[in-house]
Amino acid sequence: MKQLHKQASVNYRRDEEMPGNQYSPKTLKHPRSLPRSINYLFREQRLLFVLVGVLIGSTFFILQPTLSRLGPSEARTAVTSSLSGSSSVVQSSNRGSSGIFQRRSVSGRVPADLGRRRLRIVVTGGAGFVGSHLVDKLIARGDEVIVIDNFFTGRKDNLVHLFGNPRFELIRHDVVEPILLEVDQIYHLACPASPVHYKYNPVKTIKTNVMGTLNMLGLAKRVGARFLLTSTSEVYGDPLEHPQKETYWGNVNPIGERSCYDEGKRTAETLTMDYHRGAGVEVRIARIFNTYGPRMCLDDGRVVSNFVAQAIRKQPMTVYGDGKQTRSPFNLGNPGEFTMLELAEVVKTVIDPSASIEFRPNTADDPHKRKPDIGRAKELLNWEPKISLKDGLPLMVSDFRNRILNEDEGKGL
Ligand SMILES: O=c1ccn([C@@H]2O[C@H](COP(=O)(O)OP(=O)(O)O[C@H]3OC[C@@H](O)[C@H](O)[C@H]3O)[C@@H](O)[C@H]2O)c(=O)[nH]1
Repeated sequence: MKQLHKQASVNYRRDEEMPGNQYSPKTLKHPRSLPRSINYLFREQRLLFVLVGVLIGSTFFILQPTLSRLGPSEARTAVTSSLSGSSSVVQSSNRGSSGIFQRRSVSGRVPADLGRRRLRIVVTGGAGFVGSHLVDKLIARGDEVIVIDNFFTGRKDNLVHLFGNPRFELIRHDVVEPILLEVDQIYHLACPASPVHYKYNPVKTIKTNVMGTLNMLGLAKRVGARFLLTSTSEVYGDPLEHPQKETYWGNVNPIGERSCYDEGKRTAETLTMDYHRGAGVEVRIARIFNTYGPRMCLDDGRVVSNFVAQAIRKQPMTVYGDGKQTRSPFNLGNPGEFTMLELAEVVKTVIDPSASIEFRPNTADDPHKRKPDIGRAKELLNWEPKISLKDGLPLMVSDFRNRILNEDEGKGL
């Protein structure tokens, strides 16, 4: 650097020495000409102008740190409001036992006409059942959303109502490959979530969970984005603690048929926390329990969608094993626990009282019980489920009825 500087100043002097340059101050070479410069400075109040210039310059440098402090505090307000906005899908944050809650100031564009800064958010798996509902929420609150999806289980139909919206973009991309995007937040949902789908190609499932999560965390680190991982209640495996608190470490078979998903998500959680501790990335982890609702794939294979589709199609509801295993299949994690047989009864009441049940052998490593302890979500996020199974099922049933009808008419969605 010094060398460069020297070179530059040498060149400058050479230019000045060029013949014919009337400003060529050969005088610079001769120290005895210094008094002439001082005389020049004192003539026509030039010294006064120099002092005024110095004063303006110092004022700027004194004020500058104060101005730059304003930025992050505005960003903090934006982050807090966006946090409360997304609390319905966030179960646990990293404000955990360690007490660590590192917040990086969010950089980016601040449109002058908005109270809350518009965020640019990428949602991986945004064409899926949960992802597309999240995208709707983010668009509705005014953010810019980029969805990336490989359409393994996601469907364009879930997002078609957003096509043409200038704040929405859709990219066909598999998270197993890196991608570079300038974003403020990353919601990482990409991964098949139904046991039927994730067991279909277990190697691909674990790659998605490990390499996909690494790629997205790498992006978060690179662009300074906040990162949310949607994990699963399956990290608890076949739990020995009931109900399950976030502090429970689980009981998971590492070499079973479900391991690609269970252990894949556990590894994804580990990577998330390592990027937080090691690289200062601001992270959230949500452990989502068995979920149902409109836009689920008709062939999703999870219990609620199976029972609903079967009852609508007048087929027997397939209960695996003895049907005594429990889940709490609402929203993020509803502590209202019931057996599969009890669920079948509710489906009967809502859809068709004459619907029958067919018992089938249960799948390997199927967890016997599952019920979230949501004390932490209640306390930290003021979140709790609002929709009971009896109220929630009809919302899904009308969506399924329409699509099954279209499918029967050869217009399968
Ligand atoms: O047709 C069916 C389908 C499933 N079942 C039973 O219903 C229970 C629930 O099974 P599901 O296939 O719906 O899914 P699971 O609850 O095992 O896991 C799911 O929930 C947690 C999510 O995070 C995961 O993405 C998802 O894997 C199991 O005991 C299963 O054996 C039936 O009895 N009949």
